[in-house]
Order: sequence, then structure tokens, then C-alpha cells
Amino acid sequence: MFAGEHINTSEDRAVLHVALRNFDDFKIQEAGADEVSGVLDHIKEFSEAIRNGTWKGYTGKTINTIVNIGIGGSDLGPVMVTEALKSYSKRDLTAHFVSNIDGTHIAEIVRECDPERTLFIIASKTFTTQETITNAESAREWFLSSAKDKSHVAKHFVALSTNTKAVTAFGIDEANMFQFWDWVGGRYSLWSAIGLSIALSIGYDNFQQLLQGAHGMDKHFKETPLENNLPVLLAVIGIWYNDFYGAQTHALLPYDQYLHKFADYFQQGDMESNGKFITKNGQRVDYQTGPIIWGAAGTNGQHSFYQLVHQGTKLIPADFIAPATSLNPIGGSKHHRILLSNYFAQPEALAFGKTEEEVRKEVGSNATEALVKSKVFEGNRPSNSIMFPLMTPRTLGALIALYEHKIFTQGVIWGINSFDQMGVELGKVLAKNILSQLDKPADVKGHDSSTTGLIHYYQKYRKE
Ligand SMILES: O=P(O)(O)OC[C@H]1O[C@@H](O)[C@@H](O)[C@@H](O)[C@@H]1O
Repeated sequence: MFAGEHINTSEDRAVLHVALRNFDDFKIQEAGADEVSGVLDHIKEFSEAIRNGTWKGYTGKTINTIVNIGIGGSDLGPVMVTEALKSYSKRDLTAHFVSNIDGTHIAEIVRECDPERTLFIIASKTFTTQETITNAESAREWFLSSAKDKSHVAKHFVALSTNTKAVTAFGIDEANMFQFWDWVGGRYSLWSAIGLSIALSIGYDNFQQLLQGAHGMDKHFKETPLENNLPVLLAVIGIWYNDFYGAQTHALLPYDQYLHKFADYFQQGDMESNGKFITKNGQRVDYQTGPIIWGAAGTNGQHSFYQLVHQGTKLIPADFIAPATSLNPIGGSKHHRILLSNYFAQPEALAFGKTEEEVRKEVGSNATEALVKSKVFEGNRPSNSIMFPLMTPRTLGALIALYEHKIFTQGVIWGINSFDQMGVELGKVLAKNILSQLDKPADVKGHDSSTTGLIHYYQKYRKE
């Protein structure tokens, strides 16, 4: 990876998100790597102009709302990080994120926007993603219904992309485009121009801290012997339970409300990277690869799904993640002490459980056998605990990079290509064909009976 070899073999690409946060440290030879600092300068200059009010909208007012339009890697990273670092954000600059093609998503968000004071950020590596382009067109239509004059688009629309041609065809000036390169995978792109909404929200200096935190983890990963290497340790522990104990899933359980999108983010990060049954050499694996990633912020999960984690029939390895100090120490950190007492208690309960003997002592001799059995915790359920002093941009950068390299290491051990995503293509192709058949029942051809029946049902009942 660090040598810039084309380890994304199926697409013949280097994988160099580490070059986006390198600060001239590692020597990386790849076209575009020398352009990173120029794009960072552009992000700095632009984010400062928006934040200090020198950038004005078409009626001369400052920008008070940003709307990032993107999906997958062009959405989840910015969403997760702006939520995680909300404490560092400019409170009078509201950030919204539109991803879903469902018109409800954009319709509900523009209801909260003032066209004179809103900046749309169209985030798409390829600039061909159907959802993003359709949402961007609707945003432009909504904007022009107030602004009227197309020349005003330049003040309210910017693009984050590798595809200059498609961006300018959409009507966005090249000067308002933030570049990145094909060696940045979508789910590894928050460090690139895709992070513009993050820089706008928390300020460029904090964005740079985020990058530096990730770079620190990159160095650790590259230079530390395997037995002390954090991403490698997480990777091999994960493989141990996944491949040798048959664990199907892995839960990410941050005891930090700011990290409430962490599991959503790494659902793509991990499952799109390692959800593959073909090795780099084209063989079908005869072992398990990437786990199902899921989770929720503690303690909400405890009152929801932890029953199964503790007493269900499935083995669920979990990562418990927490800051020692809260950024909101209300009530003299009363809340945080309660939160952390749960953070400490859960792994303990999972590991050591409660024996039948202990239960008997507790319930007394009148309890039925069934009641006794229902209160037993078998224990011996695995978890990792990750703790850090305080949620800062630098810490978050390191934490994300920790998981990125864990995923990469697992992919290497499994012999798969963690950096393509062929599995998302088939559905897109089928949908495109179906879209062209939706008008008339007679057009619905070439499907199985269930699909045909469903489309006919829609055609019977739709109102437009
Ligand atoms: O950034 P764009 O090109 O719009 O892609 C958005 C997303 O599309 C999906 O189909 C996947 O391939 C993701 O990896 C990607 O992040």
C-alpha cells in the first residue's frame, strides 16, 4: 500500500488514502500524490471564506447552511465525522446531508434551507452516481426557482470529484471543483476533497488535526512490529473469532454519543471492503471472509439488543469504545461516570458471566429451576475495549485509521481485494433496465414472475 503498488488488482489501481494525510513524510511515487497539498490549500481557502463570511450568496448574504449531496463513501464519512466532532463545529453553520434517491430526503432538507444562504456540495468520485446526480439536479432546480439566473449557481454549488468533464457539464465552474484521484477509494475518501463539509463544519485547522491523527496511525501501522501493532492485533483477533469460532458478525459499540454513526460508517468501510468470496487469484474461498458489522451507541444498545449478545445462541465479538473524559461534563460529569460504569461493566459481564451457583445464592431456594436457568450468563464472550483520553479531531483520525488498517490486514490474510466493490454493480444494472419498463405493463419483460407481479402491482396503484 505505502509503496503505491497497484494492490487494487481488479481495477489496476494504487490504494493511497495514506497519501492524503502524509504531510511529505512517506515518499509516495504516484501521479497526483504531489497535488494533495494544493487541494488542501483550496479547501483551506474556501472553508475560511465561507466561515468568515467573505464568500457571499447571490443576494450578498453569508452562507449559514451547507448541504452535502453524495452517497456511500461520499456521504457516510462526512456524516460520521461531522457528528463525531460536533463539539468543535461552527454552531451557526448548519450541515445537512442528502444521500437517498427517495425524494423525501431532499424535499425535507430543502424545507429547512434558505436559497440565499445555502451552499450545495455535490460529492461524487465518479460524478455518474444516479442518486447523487438526480438529487443535485433537483437541488439546482429548487435553487433556481428562487435565484432565477443560472449564473448564480456558481455562488451556491461546488463539486468534489475526480471527473472534471462531468462536473463542468453539470454547470459547476472548474474553479469551484475540488479534485481527488482514482487511487482514493470511496469508502476511504473522507480525508480527500470529500471531507470539504468536515472542514467547513469544524474549520480547516481541526480538519488538518484529523488528518494528522490518521497519519500517526499510518506510521504506527507501517513501523510497529506485528505483536504490538494495533490494526494487526484487531485484525487477527477478528479473524480468530470469525474463522475459528464461526462468529458471523462483529459489533461496534461506542460509549460516546458523538460516535453514534460510527457503526454505520464502518458498515460500508468493512463490508464493502471484505464482503467477498473470490480471492485476488480468482478462486472461491473455502473459509469465511468479512463479518457483518453492526452496532449502536451505548447505553442505548443495552436496552435494546444486548439481551441476545449476553444470552443468545450466537457468538458476537464486540468492540467497546469510549473517551475517559466527556466534552459535556454536565452535573460534574455525573452522566459520564454512569456511562463509563456501563462501558466497564458490559465486557466484564460478557467475559465472566454468572454461574448457576451464583444465581442460586441470589434467588434463594424457592425459585423454580426454570427461573434459575434463565438467569445464568455463560460468559466467555469476547470483546475488545478501546479507550482514549478525549474525543479530539486527532484522536478520531487515529481511530478511523486504526479500523481502516484492520480491514486491510484482514483482506490481505484472506487473500481478497479489499478495494473494489463489484458486488454493488448487478443491482444498479437491473434497476436501470427496470426503470425503462415502468411506464406500461406491456413493457415489463424478461423477469421472473415475482418481479413482474410486483411491478404490475405498482403500475396498478401508482398515482403521480
Ligand atoms: O462517489 P461516487 O462515485 O458517487 O460513489 C458513491 C458510492 O457508490 C457505490 O456504488 C459504491 O461504489 C461506493 O463505494 C461509493 O462510495
